[in-house]
Amino acid sequence: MADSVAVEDPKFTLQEVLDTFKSCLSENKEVFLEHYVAGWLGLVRFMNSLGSVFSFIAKDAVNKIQILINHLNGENGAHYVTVQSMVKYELDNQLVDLTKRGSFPESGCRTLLRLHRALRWLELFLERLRTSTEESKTSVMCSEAYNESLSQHHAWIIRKAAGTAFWALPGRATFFDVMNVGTPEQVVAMLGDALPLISEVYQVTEDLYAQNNILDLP
Ligand SMILES: CCCCCCCCCCCCC/C=C/[C@@H](O)[C@H](COP(=O)(O)O)NC(=O)CCCCCCCCCCCCCCC
Repeated sequence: MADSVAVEDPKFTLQEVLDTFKSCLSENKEVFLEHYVAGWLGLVRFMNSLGSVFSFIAKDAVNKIQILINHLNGENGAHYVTVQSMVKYELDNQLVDLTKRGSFPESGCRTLLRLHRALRWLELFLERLRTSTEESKTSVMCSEAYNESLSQHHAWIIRKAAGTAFWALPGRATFFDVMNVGTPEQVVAMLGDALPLISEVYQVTEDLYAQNNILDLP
């Protein structure tokens, strides 16, 4: 994987991004970090194509993606092949701040947890989009999904900024166009195929974090 994050790509299609999440899970349900990160990079590209109001969100996501890429490409990269091996390696070697922020602000575990929580938002948002009608408002779907998930982990000021950005989201028709998947019916079908896969990646990660008691890392 390349060392740094490139966020421009004119030939974007959301299908490819969702396919990347498909390749995340191994046969025995381990999550490949390289594909997880690639999926997130695709999402960030998509978000950048929606306009600069989202750049503060994209920036934070890119920072976190970059931290994970650095782990993958670092000297201990072999331990970062799957999320399972990463969690085991970092916990066994006391490389994670468990109760308050300290020596390991860039642990793979806490960094991935932030993206993992955002994946829940994505799941809820895409499910709303899939079942929406022509009159549905993307800003409403987006903020409902956010309020049910990620917002619980954010300070007031971030919630406020996110809420403001949501109002700048393009309408449903434009949103579907930017996805570059085809007709609205094709988008809906694609979402129907992709959502169970995203849900599964989310659930496997959630269970792993719960088993290791690391769902609240600072
Ligand atoms: C397309 C609309 C995009 C809406 C995105 C909804 C999520 C809103 C998140 C607002 C985050 C604001 C930025 C700051 C976050 C950090 O404080 C916070 C905590 O980090 P820390 O513990 O290191 O301090 N960071 C986070 O929670 C991680 C946020 C990552 C957000 C990534 C969002 C990517 C969205 C991809 C959009 C793709 C849409 C595809 C739809 C077809």
